[in-house]
Amino acid sequence: MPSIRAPASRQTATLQVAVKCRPLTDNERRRSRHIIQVIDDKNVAVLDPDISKGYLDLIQNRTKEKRYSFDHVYAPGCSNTDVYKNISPTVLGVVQGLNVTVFAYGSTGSGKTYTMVGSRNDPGLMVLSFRTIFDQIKKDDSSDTFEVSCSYLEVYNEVIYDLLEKSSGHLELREDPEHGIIVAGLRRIKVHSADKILELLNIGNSRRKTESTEANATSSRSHAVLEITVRRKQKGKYGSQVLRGKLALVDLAGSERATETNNFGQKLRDGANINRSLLALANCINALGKQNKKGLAYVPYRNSKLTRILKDGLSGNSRTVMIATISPADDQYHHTTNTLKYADRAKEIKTHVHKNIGTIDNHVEDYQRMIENLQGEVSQLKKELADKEHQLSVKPTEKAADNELSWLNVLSQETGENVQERINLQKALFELEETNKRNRMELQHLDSAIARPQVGE
Ligand SMILES: Nc1ncnc2c1ncn2[C@@H]1O[C@H](COP(=O)(O)OP(=O)(O)OP(=O)(O)O)[C@@H](O)[C@H]1O
Repeated sequence: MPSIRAPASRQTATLQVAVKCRPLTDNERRRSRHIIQVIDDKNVAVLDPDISKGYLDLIQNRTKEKRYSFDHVYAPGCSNTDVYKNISPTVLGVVQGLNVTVFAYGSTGSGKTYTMVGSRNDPGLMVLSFRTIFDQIKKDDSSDTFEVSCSYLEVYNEVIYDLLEKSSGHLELREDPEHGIIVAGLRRIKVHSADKILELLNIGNSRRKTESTEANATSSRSHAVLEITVRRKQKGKYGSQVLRGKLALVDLAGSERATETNNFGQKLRDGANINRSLLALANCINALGKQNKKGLAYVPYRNSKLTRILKDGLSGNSRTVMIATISPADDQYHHTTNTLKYADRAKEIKTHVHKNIGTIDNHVEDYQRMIENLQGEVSQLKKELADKEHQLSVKPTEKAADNELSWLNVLSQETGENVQERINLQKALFELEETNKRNRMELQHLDSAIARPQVGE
């Protein structure tokens, strides 16, 4: 059975982080001040939104001005093509059997969809990527054959839907030793031209959940993932091998503050769900940043569907680009510095890249690697669970001396959070142990299949 295996040549790659500042919108031009100063193509400053500060504040360093450095910084005049020029070599790795992830991260209305999807005059990174992939395939003068396929999904209120199916049901995530996290039942359509993907992208976008909010007239209420897979069949002296590259292009829904949006009912609930999964993503970015600075730290991928889908892109086998989008308006200061804080941490994240080479072999190595990873996760979760239980049992006695009502409130809230977290951990543990059990059975199966004498031997 063909299997995609990791060859010995693994490379460590650092997450590429770029910041893109959009222009002020017509509305903002009337009421807001521009507080983003792009110093050069790698450095950006966010000016203090409070212009009343005087000379004394400045020399006493009481200004809220902040400076950051990134791999690339794009000023409001830059087009999506300018951004794409710097990521195109990474994206084209997909034709050589590499996995690539590009995701836009930023608050609502900061320009994520504009960057990923774009407009007719300024096509976004999704459109530019698949155009260059097909150009590259056309230019290839080897005898290799290529097969390109595409899928498009959205995560809305923690439920996964297929954007290429007219009335898609709820889809589930599964862990697969060969392909990592997969979405069971997701439609994957074979495509022969960039125009066909554009057509599918437009169909998918018309099905995507968007709403008009106070912050953005067409605000995306779901996270969307467009995945393009390139299978490259190479015929060599010793038979054929298959390279399988995967490009994931992600347009996240925007984080927002309920107080700023005036949302209520379903919109408010959507917002809370969006924030929850983005918080889960931010927590993973934090943990991964810490992991690379200080050694091992548990990365809570299982806290949301979004983070499970992005797991490979954040730490596994993928070259990854994060485009942090920001608005230049002074009333967005809080959002902007928050986005830049996470983008700054993401610079620490490392991934481990290798070509996906399919050989006529068995799955044993894939399963063994997966079991090792899951076992690591199980013992980390057990430790966290024990810590939480310990915290729960000591808190009441520690705080018994304090009789104030406010303490009771704090305690009941903390206990509630703690219990919820324990439930989540227990669920994750149970799920992991089930997956582990299934993998062991599969491994035994494979072992006995290998042990059986082959026909003709
Ligand atoms: N580079 C740009 N040039 C011109 N207009 C832009 C640019 N980037 C964003 N805009 C405009 O800003 C507005 C908000 O952009 P967009 O919808 O892409 O934000 P978003 O981050 O995807 O928001 P949400 O998270 O709410 O979906 C839109 O009107 C869009 O056309």
